[in-house]
Amino acid sequence: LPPGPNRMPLLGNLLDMPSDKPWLTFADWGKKFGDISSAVVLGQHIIVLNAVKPAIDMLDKKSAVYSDRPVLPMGGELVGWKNTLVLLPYGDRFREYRKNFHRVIGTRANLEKYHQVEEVETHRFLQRVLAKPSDLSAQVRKTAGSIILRISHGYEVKETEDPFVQLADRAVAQFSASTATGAFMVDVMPALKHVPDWFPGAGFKVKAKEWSATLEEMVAMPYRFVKDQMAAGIAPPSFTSNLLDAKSLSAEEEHVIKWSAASLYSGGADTTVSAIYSLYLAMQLYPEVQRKAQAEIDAVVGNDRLPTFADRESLPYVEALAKEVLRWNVVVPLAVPHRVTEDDVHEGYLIPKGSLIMPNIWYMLHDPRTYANPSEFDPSRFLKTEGKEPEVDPRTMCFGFGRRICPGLHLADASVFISCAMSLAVFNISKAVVNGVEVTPEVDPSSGTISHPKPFDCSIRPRSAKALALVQQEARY
Ligand code: HEM
Repeated sequence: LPPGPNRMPLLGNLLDMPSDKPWLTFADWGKKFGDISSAVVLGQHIIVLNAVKPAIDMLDKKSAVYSDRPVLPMGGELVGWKNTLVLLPYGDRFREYRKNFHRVIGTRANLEKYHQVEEVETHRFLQRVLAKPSDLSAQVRKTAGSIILRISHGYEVKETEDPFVQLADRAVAQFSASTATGAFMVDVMPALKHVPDWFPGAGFKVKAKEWSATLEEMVAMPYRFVKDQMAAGIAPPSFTSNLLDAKSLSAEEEHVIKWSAASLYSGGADTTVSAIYSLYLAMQLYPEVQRKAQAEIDAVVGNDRLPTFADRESLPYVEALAKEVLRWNVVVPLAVPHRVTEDDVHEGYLIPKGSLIMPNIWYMLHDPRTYANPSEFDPSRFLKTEGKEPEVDPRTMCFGFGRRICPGLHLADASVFISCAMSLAVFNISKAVVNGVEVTPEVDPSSGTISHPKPFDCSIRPRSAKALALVQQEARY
């Protein structure tokens, strides 16, 4: 087995398993034991990868045996996330879901259809932020939800509290909590699944029932919406309506459409949120970076219109800034574990069947062997200058590896770019001032499968009267 911390009889490394920001402990293992390390917890082998090379060599090049997902007793089985793509076992259903994703958002080219959705919804985001800058986090969420719901179900969110967005927010927060590494004992001892609800310590079962009901509703509600709209003949084109349109469906086909649409919607509802929120954190901490990006936007786009995707090629610094957003704040720090379906021998190490592979994406994106001063937010690392090659594009690792690579990566990339460009075109983002004193926010990302910056306050003001007028222009399709 790959090296790792010393094991105790029976328990193995149970007591070594971290629950708070596990990627930091795993990074220490990398320093002590090398890029491939391992642990055993009550018989479950865990293989931690702290470099891109073994991640590609195993998860990509040997993807036929490295593409299953773990059976997660809490999040997957009890709550029910095993029906969504992220925890779906490798097999025929998995391939059907992925085919659906690929058809709609699988390439940069077919994503162009949705550029207008991104631009209009991000413009509306600017309007909401302008109206209530103190609600930044909620506005970021609402925007991610609006974009994804329009694509997945053809649904346009309501300006005030939207039931679909609220439901998705609740469900994805519960996803992150229920699948967090080390959070539930039942994940380590699956037999606990069978203890009765009243049993002391079985509070997790009550929680699982409540979370399962949220998930079911999150799947059923927007699906019902599309069916009703189609029956009334007023459904706009969407992922779901296009697939439902095709023919009469078997129960299996209906399951695949319903749950792959929900996978799209739940995969997109929380992830880009973390990235775009972190843009506002970075901009107040690195005002020089902000000024450089604004100078580039002013020179290329001018002050009479908002940037669009058509400007992307001409905005290399903003493009680099969007990459740095994805590197600096790691949205999915440990990816989602891949499960090995056959014994493998890799670089002389035995990787037993059933092992869980955890690529430490956080460390890969903060590895000083790859990135100079990794904790600094510095977009210029991605620009070629005389005598200096650009550092590695974080998009080659932040979306995971092999057949399980994030199927929303082009959408995520587009959302992050347009949010950077439009926000910096019109806003100055700076530290909040309380009683005349500037407050420096803490950089302290949350634990969980999807990690978010610690909530912060900031000041967001229009850069000029012209910028204000641009934000206030009507944003419509
Ligand atoms: C900044 C934004 C995002 C990041 C950093 C990100 C990252 C990731 C990572 C690391 C994985 C696990 C890959 C692996 O297991 O090797 C993943 C899986 C996934 N992502 Fe994303 N993602 C983002 C946005 C999105 C969006 C916008 C969507 C939906 C439109 C999405 C849908 C999914 C789904 C469904 C999976 C599970 C795929 C599978 O198991 O086959 N993600 N993502």
